[in-house]
Amino acid sequence: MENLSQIINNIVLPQSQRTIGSEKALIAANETFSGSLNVVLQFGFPAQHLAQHLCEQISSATGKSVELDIHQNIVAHKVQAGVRTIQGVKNIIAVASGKGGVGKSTTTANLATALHKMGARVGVLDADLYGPSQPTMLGVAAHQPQQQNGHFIPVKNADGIQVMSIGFLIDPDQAVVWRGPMVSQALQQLLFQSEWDDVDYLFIDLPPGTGDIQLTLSQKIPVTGAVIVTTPQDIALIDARKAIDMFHKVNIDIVGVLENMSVHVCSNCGHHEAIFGADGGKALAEKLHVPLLGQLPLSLPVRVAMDEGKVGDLHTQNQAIAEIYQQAAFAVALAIADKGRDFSSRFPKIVVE
Ligand SMILES: Nc1ncnc2c1ncn2[C@@H]1O[C@H](COP(=O)(O)OP(=O)(O)OP(=O)(O)O)[C@@H](O)[C@H]1O
Repeated sequence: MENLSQIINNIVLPQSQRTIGSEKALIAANETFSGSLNVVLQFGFPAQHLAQHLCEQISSATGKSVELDIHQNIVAHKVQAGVRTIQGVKNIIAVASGKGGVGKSTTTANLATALHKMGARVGVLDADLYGPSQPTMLGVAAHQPQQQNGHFIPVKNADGIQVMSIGFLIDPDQAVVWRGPMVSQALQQLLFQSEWDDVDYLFIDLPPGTGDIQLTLSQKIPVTGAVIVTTPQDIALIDARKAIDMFHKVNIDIVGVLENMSVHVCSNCGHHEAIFGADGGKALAEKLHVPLLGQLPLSLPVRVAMDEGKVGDLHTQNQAIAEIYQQAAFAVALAIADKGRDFSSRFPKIVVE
């Protein structure tokens, strides 16, 4: 058995330097009467998408046919000092961009969908006051959250992603008259007074920019990590850098940069054209020593799926796009799994009067 464990522990997870052993993932490996192997693994991140690969690897390393069960135990990880985590939510991931229109909301909806498909319980909070688009992108625009005992019940989309949006509370046409403190309060209400149902990862789609609203939110909301979205264009990169600086200022880790609209691929001839410049997000990530999560092309199916609220279908029907988002989402989950655990919710809140 020890030998068998060693063989399984040495198997490397795709897209990482990690092994089953380094993740202490092996729970059981038993030979059945028929001579096949029954293997149980448990990871601290969602890993259902690795099932086929791991099954094949274990089978070829042991020479046996394999039945594989993958479990996950996703826990709450550290947030900024002095901010408590939220009931029903283990890890909050802020998605931010310096500049507007670079694809922050698109990235949020797709990372959420990818993590859900990998087996995680996922929520999305749309905090983009001036253009709340998550209800549309996630296909719940015609819904309203129910209220129960003064709490909101997040709307579930077709995949089961829990969605709350500032757009459910206010008319975006009125948003221009909203000031920072009002937005901050509305957002905290959405976050703290919603009945999140055992969410492993809650994505917050922040408004673009690095003004007072973003800063206040980064100080009041328990954020495990931030994803920065940018196009490769210089003007977007300058603003993305400001967003990274802002998160550093409030001690929130950047889990990575996603470069969106990296390249345009002509649907007629397949020619690649770097409309917004080449590799700008990649260079920014290298310069600031933050991981590059991926480079997503400017893609017609992405735009159509977002407009039609069919992000789940995009992932089942467009393998190439789904893979880029899956790899980015997996990198986010791994970065979060590497952070220390959060125990703040185990201690009573001490109020000095
Ligand atoms: N990779 C892509 N390929 C094609 N269209 C895209 C891509 N990324 C985003 N889009 C489209 O570009 C538009 C802007 O994207 P999105 O709303 O995600 O940006 P944003 O950064 O959240 O904007 P803002 O926060 O300023 O409202 C949307 O119509 C979206 O569908």
